[in-house]
Amino acid sequence: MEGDPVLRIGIIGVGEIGKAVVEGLRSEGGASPEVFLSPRGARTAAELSARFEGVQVCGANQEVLDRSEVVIIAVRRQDHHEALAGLKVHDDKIVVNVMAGVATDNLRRTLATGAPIVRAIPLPAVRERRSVTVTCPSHPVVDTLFEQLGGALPVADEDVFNAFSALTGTLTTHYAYLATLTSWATGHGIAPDAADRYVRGLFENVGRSLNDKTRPLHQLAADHETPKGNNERIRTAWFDAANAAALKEALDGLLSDLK
Ligand SMILES: NC(=O)C1=CN([C@@H]2O[C@H](COP(=O)(O)OP(=O)(O)OC[C@H]3O[C@@H](n4cnc5c(N)ncnc54)[C@H](OP(=O)(O)O)[C@@H]3O)[C@@H](O)[C@H]2O)C=CC1
Repeated sequence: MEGDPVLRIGIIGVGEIGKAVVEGLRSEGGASPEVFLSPRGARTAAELSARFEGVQVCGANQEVLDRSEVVIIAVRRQDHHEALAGLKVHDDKIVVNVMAGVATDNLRRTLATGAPIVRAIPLPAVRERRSVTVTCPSHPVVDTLFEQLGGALPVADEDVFNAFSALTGTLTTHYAYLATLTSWATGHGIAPDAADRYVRGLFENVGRSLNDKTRPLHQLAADHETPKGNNERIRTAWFDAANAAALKEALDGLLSDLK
């Protein structure tokens, strides 16, 4: 029945995100479907199948499809033609496309199928069932699957979905920002260990404050800032209008490539 937990799930492309999905499915609690993995990404696939009961490596991508109700396609965008060309996808399957920048129409042409195709953005934290996954369009079976992995956020419009996808492109910039702070600190006589520990601690607290959903983001910023104080000084000196505009321009550029 629609919305029921999936019993057999296939993954074509067992890399970072494919592995995170398997680990999330196998972490404690809830229903645990049988999992069928593609042969490529052989080392990761073998490791997962040795680690978890009910996780098997198939001999070919077609076998993954044939044995599954829901198939997650998680190869890199540039590999998807080679990975998918010639596969037969019956209309009773459900295809979940997690590849950034591969539109549903494009994938439907490649797969030549009438099966439902749902785009999704699972992030590595699905392995701890702590990531909200954007899906497009909403599908009861797929949304139930991602609910199990930390939450589903279905959107109807693929352009809106792409804007969410662009947002996920900002994560490593955030880590690089923290690394820059640390390196600045070590240049000013702070021992690397102390700089690392202190910067992590500062931003772990920022992360925790984000859990307070009663305060909008601009309010959180204002609440952490003394008028004419140090935070206001750095924010206005560095994250000024030009910097904010440059960030939005980079996001616009990414978004147009994702379409
Ligand atoms: N990493 C992330 O946080 C996120 C990634 N995504 C998307 O997920 C997709 C995968 O990303 P990620 O997991 O990081 O990438 P990885 O490079 O870690 O994994 C891709 C996997 O695809 C395998 N592969 C390549 N060709 C084939 C083929 N012909 N048949 C089957 N498998 C094949 C690779 O195998 P081999 O090692 O043998 O080459 C590899 O294991 C991308 O399209 C990305 O946009 C989406 C959301 C988040």
